[in-house]
Amino acid sequence: MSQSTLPDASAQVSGHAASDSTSSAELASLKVALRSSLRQFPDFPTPGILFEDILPIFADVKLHEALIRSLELHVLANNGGQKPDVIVGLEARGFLIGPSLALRLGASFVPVRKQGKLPGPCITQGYEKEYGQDFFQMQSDAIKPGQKVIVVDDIIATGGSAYAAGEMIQKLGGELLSFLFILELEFLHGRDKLPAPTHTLLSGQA
Ligand SMILES: O=P(O)(O)OC[C@H]1O[C@H](OP(=O)(O)OP(=O)(O)O)[C@H](O)[C@@H]1O
Ligand SMILES: Nc1ncnc2[nH]cnc12
Ligand SMILES: [Mg+2]
Repeated sequence: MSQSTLPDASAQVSGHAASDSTSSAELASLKVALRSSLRQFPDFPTPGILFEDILPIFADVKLHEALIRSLELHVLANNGGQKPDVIVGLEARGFLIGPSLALRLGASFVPVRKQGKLPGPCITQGYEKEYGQDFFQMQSDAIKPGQKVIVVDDIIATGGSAYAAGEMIQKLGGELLSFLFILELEFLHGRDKLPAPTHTLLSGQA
C-alpha cells in the first residue's frame, strides 16, 4: 500500500497541546486523511452489517502517526484539563491504539479482555454488541480506587462493549473521565448508553 502524503505529525511535540487554533486546524486536516483511508465491507461478519475496516490506517506509517496524534489532541482538549491515570483498551482492536496513546499521555495501559484470557482474580461483565453477545473481563487489581480512566476503542456501534467496560471500571473504583473512539456509527446511538462524555474522531453510517 502506498504511503500517504500527510505532513510528518511525529515532528509535533507530543504531550503538549499547541495553541487552540493550531491544534484544531491540525486535527481537522488529520481527520480528513484518516476518513479517506477507511474501507467498508458489506455483509461482514453477518448479513446486513456494513463492516468498517480501520486496518489501512495501521498499514501506513504517516496515517498511524496521524491517528495517535489525533487521539492525543482529543484527550488534551476534551477532559477539562484532567489527565488520565489509566487508558483502558478493549480487546482486540482497542489494543491497536490504547498502549500507544497511553505512552503519549504518560498514563498506564490496562486491557479489557474477552472471557478466559486473563489469569488470577477477575471481574466479569456480559454484553451485547452490533453482531453478537460476549463476556468481558478485567483483572480485579487492574484499577486502583480513584484512578482517572479513559476508555478507548476503534468503533462505537450499539455501545454495548464500551458500556460493559465502564461498568467494570466503576465496580473497581475507577473514575470514568471519558470514552474515546476512532469511529462512531451514529444511527445506533451507542453514546446514549455511556455514563461519561463520549468523543469520536470520525462519524459514519448516519
Ligand atoms: O458498540 P458495540 O455494538 O459494542 O460494537 C463495537 C465493538 O465491536 C467490535 O469489536 P469485536 O468484539 O466485534 O471485534 P474485535 O475483537 O476485532 O475488536 C469493535 O472493535 C468494538 O469493540
Ligand atoms: N459495523 C461495524 N464495523 C466494524 N466493527 C464493528 N463493530 C461493531 N459494528 C461494527
Ligand atoms: Mg472490538
